[in-house]
Amino acid sequence: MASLLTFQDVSKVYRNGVHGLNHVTFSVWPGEFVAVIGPSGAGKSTLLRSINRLHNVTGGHILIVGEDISRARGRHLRMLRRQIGMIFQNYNLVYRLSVLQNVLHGRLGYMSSVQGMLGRYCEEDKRKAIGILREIDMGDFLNTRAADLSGGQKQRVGIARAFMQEPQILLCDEPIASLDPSSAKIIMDMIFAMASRRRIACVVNLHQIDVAAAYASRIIGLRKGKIVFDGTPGELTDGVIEQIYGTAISQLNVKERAI
Ligand SMILES: Nc1ncnc2c1ncn2[C@@H]1O[C@H](COP(=O)(O)OP(=O)(O)OP(=O)(O)O)[C@@H](O)[C@H]1O
Repeated sequence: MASLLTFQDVSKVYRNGVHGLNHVTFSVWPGEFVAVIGPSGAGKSTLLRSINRLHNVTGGHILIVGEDISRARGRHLRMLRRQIGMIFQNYNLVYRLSVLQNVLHGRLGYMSSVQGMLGRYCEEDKRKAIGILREIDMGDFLNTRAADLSGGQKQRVGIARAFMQEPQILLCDEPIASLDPSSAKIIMDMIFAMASRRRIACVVNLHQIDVAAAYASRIIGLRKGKIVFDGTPGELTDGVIEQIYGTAISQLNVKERAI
């Protein structure tokens, strides 16, 4: 079985000299649900955003289904990006557009720029979008403006858009950080169920250790841009948590300990 995502000795040094990532190596396999945890500034966002080239890395290689996205350009980059869905903390929706139109944006990577600008989606895409919106209980909101939704509903639209893209790997950058605890649980349950059903691998940045342990099949702990732990939730002992966060468990704030 081939890996879906591979980091080979990846480093990212920002212009100010800060090391966002420092010689990071790991692979993600089909069906895995990987949570990335670590203290503020550990490099979680840098790691996730390097994968789809929202950031360019300064060393090493990132492979998507065996192809080097860190060096890809033009059409090749566009083709590799189709394999990578993304869910953002702040949803990244187009608020003046409807729920359905936002979800259809998941197909933009498959269309010519003219088709995309004119919003010319085929009937099959529309049927698919409606199906996914029903799957996440948003079938009654197809024509609602995204601006008029609650935070939890906005994130459901973000999820639907990501799955509409039919990626092989899904990146979630703090997907529940802006939500109240009950919406956060619904969103995590949905991401987990939809990804499992489709066997899409997920890499999810999380601040909450408990949430990471509850959903992930594997946890990567980052500290100062380096991987200091890569194992199962069962292996995440108090000692390991203290090593990742560099502080005693009792000193971690409530946000980091629980949803
Ligand atoms: N554009 C940038 N320019 C310079 N330094 C940056 C930039 N973005 C991030 N950094 C630095 O890189 C390091 C890693 O930041 P990153 O945002 O990836 O951490 P994080 O683990 O996602 O943090 P948080 O949990 O607070 O979101 C930090 O020291 C940060 O200050």
